[in-house]
Amino acid sequence: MIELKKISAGYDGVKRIEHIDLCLAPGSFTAIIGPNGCGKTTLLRVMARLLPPYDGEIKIGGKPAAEYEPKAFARLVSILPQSRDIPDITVEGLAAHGRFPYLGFPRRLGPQDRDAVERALEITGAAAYRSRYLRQLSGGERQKAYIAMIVAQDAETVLLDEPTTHLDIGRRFEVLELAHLLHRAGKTVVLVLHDIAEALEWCPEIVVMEKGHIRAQGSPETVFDSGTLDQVFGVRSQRIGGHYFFQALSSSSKSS
Ligand SMILES: Nc1ncnc2c1ncn2[C@@H]1O[C@H](COP(=O)(O)OP(=O)(O)OP(=O)(O)O)[C@@H](O)[C@H]1O
Repeated sequence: MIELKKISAGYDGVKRIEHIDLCLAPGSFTAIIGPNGCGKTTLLRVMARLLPPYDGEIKIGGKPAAEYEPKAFARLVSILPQSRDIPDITVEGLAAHGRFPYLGFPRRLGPQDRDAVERALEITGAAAYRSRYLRQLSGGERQKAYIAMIVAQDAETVLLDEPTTHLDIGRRFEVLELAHLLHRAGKTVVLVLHDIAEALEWCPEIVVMEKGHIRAQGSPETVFDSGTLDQVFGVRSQRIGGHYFFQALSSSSKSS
């Protein structure tokens, strides 16, 4: 269980998220959506302990997140950041990095770690190009290599920041399937997504952010029926069958 109470955080003393109360139940699967710049990444970074909050508290398993030593924390929470370096490393080497929280010094993989890396490479499909360097891969292939690292890390909670952005529709579905696979394996999964329809159709829990605050949260149906999405994104929405459609408001309908 991850609990955030009255969290505010930001950069250079400027609050970019405020009054955030959020509870992620073990095994839940949540999409965080909201317009550009509303604070989704900031919230994820706070949860991953990459950004210390100005106020409020975060508890994991009932204990303040700050009290976990780094390796123990990395076994509890993993994050796939939105922007990443491209280290001079092979796919297999990257996946092995996922095991570092389990290793002592010197970092030498044991049989259990090697099994975890193999499984991660197979599950993600990255095994097909395991010996290639990250710089030699397409964006989609590289994304799967990073997800292989996250799978190998085997943390209880997995935070994925815009894992589908820049991918074609087939690759997007593959990444979402992988997120579901982690969920079925009992992980708590949180994704930041830009495609609202994708979020509503794939994720049973939705958190809508606007201007640093949580505006709505609940099931896709509850959030959709509340009309919040139209207001927050400035769109007109429709649900047909189990599918959601969004249309830009024309300037005339905006002013009416
Ligand atoms: N490193 C930083 N230093 C200063 N300000 C930042 C930094 N990172 C983000 N911000 C600001 O914080 C606010 C929230 O940014 P954040 O990246 O959390 O939004 P987001 O909802 O994830 O946006 P997007 O959908 O565009 O990725 C924005 O106004 C942004 O300009």
